[in-house]
Amino acid sequence: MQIACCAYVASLIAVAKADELPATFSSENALISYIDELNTSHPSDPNSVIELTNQLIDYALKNEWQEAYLHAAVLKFENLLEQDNIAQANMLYQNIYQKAKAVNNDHILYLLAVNELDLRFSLGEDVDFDALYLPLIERAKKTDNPYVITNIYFAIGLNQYERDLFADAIQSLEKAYQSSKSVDDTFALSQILTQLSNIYFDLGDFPLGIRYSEEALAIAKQIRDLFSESVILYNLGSAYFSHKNYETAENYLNEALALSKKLNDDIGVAWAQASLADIALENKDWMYALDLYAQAEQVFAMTGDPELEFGAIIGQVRAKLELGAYAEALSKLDTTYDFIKNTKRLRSQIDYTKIYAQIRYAQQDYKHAYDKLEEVITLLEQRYENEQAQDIQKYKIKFDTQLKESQNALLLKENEIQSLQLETQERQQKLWIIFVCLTLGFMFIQMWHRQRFKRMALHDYLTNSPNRRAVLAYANDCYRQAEHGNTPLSFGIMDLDNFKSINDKYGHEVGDQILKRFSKACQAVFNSKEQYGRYGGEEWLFVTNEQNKEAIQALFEKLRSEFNSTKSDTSPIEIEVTFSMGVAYYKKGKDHDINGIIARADSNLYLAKQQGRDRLVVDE
Ligand SMILES: Nc1nc2c(ncn2[C@@H]2O[C@H](COP(=O)(O)OP(=O)(O)OP(=O)(O)O)[C@@H](O)[C@H]2O)c(=O)[nH]1
Repeated sequence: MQIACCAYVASLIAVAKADELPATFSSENALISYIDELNTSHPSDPNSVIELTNQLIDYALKNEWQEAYLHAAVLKFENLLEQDNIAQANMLYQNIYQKAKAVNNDHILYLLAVNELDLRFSLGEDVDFDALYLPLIERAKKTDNPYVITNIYFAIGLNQYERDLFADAIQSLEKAYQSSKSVDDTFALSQILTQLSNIYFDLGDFPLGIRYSEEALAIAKQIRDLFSESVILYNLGSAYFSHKNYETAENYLNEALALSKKLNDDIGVAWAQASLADIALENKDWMYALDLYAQAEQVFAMTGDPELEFGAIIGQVRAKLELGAYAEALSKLDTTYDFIKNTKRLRSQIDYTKIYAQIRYAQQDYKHAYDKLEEVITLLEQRYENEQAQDIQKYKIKFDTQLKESQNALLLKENEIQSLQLETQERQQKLWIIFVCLTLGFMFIQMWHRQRFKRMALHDYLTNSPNRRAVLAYANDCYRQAEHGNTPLSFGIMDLDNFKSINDKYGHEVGDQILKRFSKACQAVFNSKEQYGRYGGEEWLFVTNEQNKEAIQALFEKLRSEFNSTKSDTSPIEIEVTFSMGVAYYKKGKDHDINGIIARADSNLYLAKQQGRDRLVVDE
């Protein structure tokens, strides 16, 4: 049993309403419009369309309307093809082609070209498919008419399918599917889905094949395309038969048979009968099988399809063998002798040789049976090799398709990943920038804090001058240098005079301002070699390399004058304040730390206070 394929569903154009033919047509154009209308109207079965086109052809010829004749003849040709009536279709094709070529009728030649592939293939001719369909592809690319695009890709897809170019066929049919979907051409959709399902059945993808078939069946029912419905029902029956689900197969095939009978579609009836006979053989219902095969054989003989005819005969031979009618079986088998001699189909040769051997064996003619079985083995080996090659091809196609799909999916994923990576990179960059900014900011803050703490640790918070710790550290450094070298070193202590009374009189804030003023003056007077700092409340220590009394006196005077001239930043009142200073020299060998020197300076300060303040007392 085989799926009803291309021969059954040759054309998408050949659809028509089996309406009554109008009595008259006002002009040739009116007739052409009527024929074109048939192409796009609801489909009917090829038989009805052929009947109608015969009348249209007569009408056109009577009126000598050449163009209208060509349109009607093409419609008839397409339906003959669809009916699998190849011999008649071919004759009509030649006739139309010559006439269209003579008048250079491009449209008619195009309609023929779309169907030419199918015709030539059905005739078993060696066809240069590329040469035939490349111009069609060019035409499809140039036009934006979805109906033309559908027709072309459908025709190409079918022919690729016939040549077992499954992957290419799927691609072409999917193009046809897209363009028919764009204009909701339901009739075309049903046909395309039917062919796609056939391909998937052939590729061994039973579930997908069933899905497409069921979709196609639903559409055919919806648009009341009884002919397509019968074909799809037949296909479903065949698919379930191949899957050894005989019960479901029989149901579908009986439905197909009933519909084909209703449509007077003899070929459809014969196909369904032959397939039901196959099931009857499986069910060991030999008589029923015999009857069905015999009916089918008659039709196949008429339509001139020797393969189908042979199939129906072999079926009968098998049934006769099972019934024990060996002589009848053998003479029936003999009727296929010429066909077997000419056919290149290994499958038919094997069927013939095998059943021949079986009959001889049943007749106990073991010699003949043995010889024939040896032939069968050789044929089977050949077929096995061919099928293996075909299987490899099929698996390769499946693999290639899956590979392409996974490559596409991979590409998509890669793109996704790349954009995600880009996003992540951007995000990371942003995070880095934020991180770096935060780190730098943090470091800056840390540094600032450290500086601040350092400052706070070594500076007096009120006057912003070096504090006691800072000036003592400096004093110690200078002392060590002086101890190891010959650098002179002196320490001086300065103290604001009567500061308590100022605080008492003007308040602490004013006192603070005076302290700041004094610090500013020190800052202005002491140079880089000298260091001063707030040693206590209103006491200041300074370190200098000077041990010259006049120089120290000059320093004191300078500071006094600076202090007097320095104005307070904020205090509204300027108060006359003096200070006293006591200075002691470092005496090498005698002083072992800074404490003695500071103590002596403090003593000198005390002396200065004693002597009336606002003065300097230096070591002698
Ligand atoms: N406004 C202000 N006063 C301070 C600060 N530190 C210490 N003093 C004050 O300085 C005064 C020091 O007074 P005393 O030690 O009695 O000496 P004096 O009044 O300066 O008298 P002589 O040193 O003898 O001239 C005290 O009243 C302290 O309160 C300060 O940071 N701000």
